[in-house]
Amino acid sequence: MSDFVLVERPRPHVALVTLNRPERMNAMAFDVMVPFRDTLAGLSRDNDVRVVVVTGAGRGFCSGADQESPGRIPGIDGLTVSTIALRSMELLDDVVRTLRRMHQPVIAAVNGPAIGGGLCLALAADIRLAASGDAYFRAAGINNGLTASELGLSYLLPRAIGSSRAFEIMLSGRDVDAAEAERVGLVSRAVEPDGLLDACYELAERIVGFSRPGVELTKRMLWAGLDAGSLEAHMDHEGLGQLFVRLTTRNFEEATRARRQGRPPRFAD
Ligand SMILES: C/C=C/C(=O)SCCNC(=O)CCNC(=O)[C@H](O)C(C)(C)COP(=O)(O)OP(=O)(O)OC[C@H]1O[C@@H](n2cnc3c(N)ncnc32)[C@H](O)[C@@H]1OP(=O)(O)O
Repeated sequence: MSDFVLVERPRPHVALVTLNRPERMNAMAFDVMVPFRDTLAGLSRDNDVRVVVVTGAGRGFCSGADQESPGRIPGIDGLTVSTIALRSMELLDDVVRTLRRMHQPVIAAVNGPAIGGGLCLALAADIRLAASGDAYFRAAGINNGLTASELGLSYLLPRAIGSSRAFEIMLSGRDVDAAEAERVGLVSRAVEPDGLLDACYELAERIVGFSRPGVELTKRMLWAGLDAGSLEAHMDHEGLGQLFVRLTTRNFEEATRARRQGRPPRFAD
């Protein structure tokens, strides 16, 4: 479908989906995210697939919004800048939604940095395993002069690790390494990088051995239990806040420039 998204079947009934833009640390360019979302939706409908593992090619899991070549989303010709921004946010929200709605359990094999939207992707998976020493997490919207509350993060992170830690991590923009991620429950296990995929497959094979409706309904009920409010409504609120800061400041441009120049960003607003 796209060279940016690879699909393999490493074990019976197990699909491995790899974000494949290693030179950009698998940033969320639209021409990566559209096939990623469509691939996931297709696998969800594939009755032969009982577990999906998601990972990143190369050194990164996913480096969040693409700051170099974000690409274009389909069907935006003739729209205003504000509407294009809205559609962009909706597309990325849709990726999170698609992950959440998959029939099958999704295991994130976090092989390297999961930054900004990349952290959101990991959190939208049902289970997370991380490569010790290589994986780390950052709620990077805040580092970019935006909000860290995007793509469900302010909904998903407190539910995963509790509100005290979520507030601290989202407001500090600091890195959380794999060891800490395991300790605070952001991932269920940190494993040696070489054994990461095998650990995911081992877990997947266990799940494949159980009743399909038993597994699907357990997943659904776990999420239903966590959904005290509604993720849909929450993402709408988050998206509006993020768009407001994105469109009314030049902070993201400054953060991109600063990263290219290897200096800390200076936000005017
Ligand atoms: C709605 C969603 C919003 C968000 O997601 S906001 C978050 C936006 N993302 C970020 O702020 C992350 C920015 N990137 C970084 O902080 C670092 O990078 C990493 C932690 C991901 C990795 O650091 P290191 O291991 O030192 O690698 P490297 O040399 O910085 O990056 C390798 C190559 O990957 C490109 N790259 C990294 N992140 C992005 C990105 N987000 N968009 C586009 N390209 C990216 C770089 O430029 C470089 O490329 P070259 O080798 O050509 O210099």
